[in-house]
Amino acid sequence: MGAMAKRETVLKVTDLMKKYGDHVIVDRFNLTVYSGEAVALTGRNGSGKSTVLRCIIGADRPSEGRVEAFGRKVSETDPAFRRDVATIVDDLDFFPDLSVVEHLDLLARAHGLADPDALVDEVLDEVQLVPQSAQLPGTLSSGQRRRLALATALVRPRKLLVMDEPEQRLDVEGVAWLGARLKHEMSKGLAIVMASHEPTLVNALGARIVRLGAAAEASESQVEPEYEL
Ligand SMILES: Nc1ncnc2c1ncn2[C@@H]1O[C@H](COP(=O)(O)OP(=O)(O)OP(=O)(O)O)[C@@H](O)[C@H]1O
Repeated sequence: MGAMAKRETVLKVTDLMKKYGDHVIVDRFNLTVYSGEAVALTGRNGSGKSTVLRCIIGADRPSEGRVEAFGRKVSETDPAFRRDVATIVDDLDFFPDLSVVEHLDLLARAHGLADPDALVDEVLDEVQLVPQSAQLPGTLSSGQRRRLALATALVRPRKLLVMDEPEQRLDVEGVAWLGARLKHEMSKGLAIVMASHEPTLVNALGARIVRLGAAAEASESQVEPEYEL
């Protein structure tokens, strides 16, 4: 048996309720996520997956309830939160005038990594964007833009990774790579919360499935987390 990272509570969502106007989108949603595990939010279009993810990363505020990461209320302006939590929720927000490699460089430096150049090269190679490293985001294919979005989460520290449909537009090899890459990081303690419509990555990670939109969320808190390393 390899050394197992100590389990800690990474994320705790308590009675999250979100409404827009009078329309209740998410009703009393509870979720606890431990280090080393992956949770996949599933459910139909419009069931509230992205809404929950936005509340988790502090980009949206719950109407009621609490979201805590590492024992603190989430806040996207909290430097500690931003150091620990990497997000891939939208891959359209690139600087139009910064190349692929410049995006990664900027992020690695902003997060104060010791040897940004080596890490950026390594990640570029992993996401197979070496030939595109000097291109601007607007000239990339949609799958390549997705790979750049994934790369932005890999050139920085992270204890919790929050992703909205990460397998979107990735080719078969890309999904397989992502699954193996993340599974390896989970064995070292990374926690993952993602929205997904697609079973390949969910299965590759052995993710715990939490279904939104049905009465499922009310009983979720009673479900024992499963660990599989
Ligand atoms: N700012 C907003 N104002 C009003 N309604 C909103 C707002 N944001 C989201 N909604 C509504 O909330 C519901 C949940 O949206 P959300 O994007 O969370 O769903 P989802 O489960 O991620 O869907 P999909 O599978 O299509 O990605 C939808 O009906 C959406 O129209």
